[in-house]
Amino acid sequence: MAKHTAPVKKNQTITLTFEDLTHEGNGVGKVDGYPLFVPYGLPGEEATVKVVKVNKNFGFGKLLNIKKKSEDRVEPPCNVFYQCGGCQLQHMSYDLQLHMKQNQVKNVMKKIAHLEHVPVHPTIGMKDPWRYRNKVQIPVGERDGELITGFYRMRSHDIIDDMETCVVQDEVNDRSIHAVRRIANRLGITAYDERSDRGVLRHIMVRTGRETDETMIVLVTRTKKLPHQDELIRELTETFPHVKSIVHNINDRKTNVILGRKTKVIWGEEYIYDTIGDVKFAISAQSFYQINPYQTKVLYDKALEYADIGKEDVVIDAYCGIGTISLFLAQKARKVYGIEVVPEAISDAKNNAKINGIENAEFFVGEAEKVMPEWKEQGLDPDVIVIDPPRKGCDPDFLKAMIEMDPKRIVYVSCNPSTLARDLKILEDGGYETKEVQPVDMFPQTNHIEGVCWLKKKFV
Ligand SMILES: C[S@@+](CC[C@H](N)C(=O)[O-])C[C@H]1O[C@@H](n2cnc3c(N)ncnc32)[C@H](O)[C@@H]1O
Repeated sequence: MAKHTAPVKKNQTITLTFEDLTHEGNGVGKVDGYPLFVPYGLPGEEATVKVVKVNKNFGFGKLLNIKKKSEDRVEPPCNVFYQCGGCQLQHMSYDLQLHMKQNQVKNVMKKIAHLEHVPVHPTIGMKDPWRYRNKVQIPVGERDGELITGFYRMRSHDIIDDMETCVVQDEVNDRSIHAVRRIANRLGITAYDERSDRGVLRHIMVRTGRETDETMIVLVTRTKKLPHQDELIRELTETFPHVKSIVHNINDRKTNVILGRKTKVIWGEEYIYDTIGDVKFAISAQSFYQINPYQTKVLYDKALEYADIGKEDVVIDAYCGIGTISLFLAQKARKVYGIEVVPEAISDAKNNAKINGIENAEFFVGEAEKVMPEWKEQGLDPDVIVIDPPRKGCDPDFLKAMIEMDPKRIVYVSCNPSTLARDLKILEDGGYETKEVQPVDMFPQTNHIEGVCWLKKKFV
């Protein structure tokens, strides 16, 4: 049998024309039908590329020089974009980013779910797709005896210290990081060193309530004691009147996990607050809370429209986290049942229901795939089920129980189009019809795709 070999060799320099984009945002060009994936290449561009990896069916290249530029190529505003890796798409016009995300959803709907006839709407983007993140966690290091802060260089634990600002971050978070670094430097607080497992300050985390302007600063140390704690607090609160909470987190393990198990509020409140629409949320250092509250509102409004809830309806919100969607649903429904595996998230959900005076939402801790069949056995009969699973999608036992519960409508919020498409196929076989999908850009400048999908029971 003839042996197939790739038409290119490692380290070869070639001219390539990009035809498409991968779901990660890499350019795709072909040599005699053999695809090469090249970071930062854009469709329509012709470029000089160095082949860096050759597999049997595809290879990878490095962009050396662009001979013909796409109109969608823009200058990345971040000075460390090509080193950082936190964002992948700053070199691409925002229109192309939105188009690419819509296309990715269309592709999986066709290839995985075989539902090419289902409308996938244009991605809903942001008017201003910058500075949307309300939370930053930044590593602290040392260079020439001075503290430095910055994200890690791509695929390393080497801090990029010439990072002036993070352009997708709330400016308040940026300024808070700089202030902590400046003050800690002056007080002689040392940075944690991963290799020797010595030193003090590991990470600085800042969270800001977009609507309330309240800020929480979390200082993560290896040591039980935060050196110069009182001076640090005094200077930080004088510099930033909007700081409502300063928290000390102790992480004494040799680990990549940022937060340790022990958290103490060392100044101010335990919680900061934020609102999405007319629902108020209490956020602690450890709480999960949506990173982009503007687009969360857009996504949940769409979910609510698809759920089309009447005041007599009973609704299940599965994988409910801190109950963000549940509390919106509860304002319209007779009763909402939320299920989530993380106990702390459920305690936040209950607290948030209380803060908002919502009495018709009940929250339970458990694995959705185990609890749903139990609820079915107990005769729970929901009119609508809303689901927002993690990237791996839903467990088959969960999908089976959901189909058996026979709701009129299902709304599927997804952060992974491939698992969404896989699960839709099962729901279609179980008697549901996928009506439409709406991608929403929750993370501009990155390759993350979020979408909400509306399903209806067939023949009702
Ligand atoms: C995409 S998030 C949904 C967040 C939620 N809608 C919110 O805004 O707070 C997915 C959630 O599913 C939870 N989860 C993961 N596996 C689960 C399981 N088997 N059963 C129930 N919840 C699960 C995660 O802890 C996480 O909170």
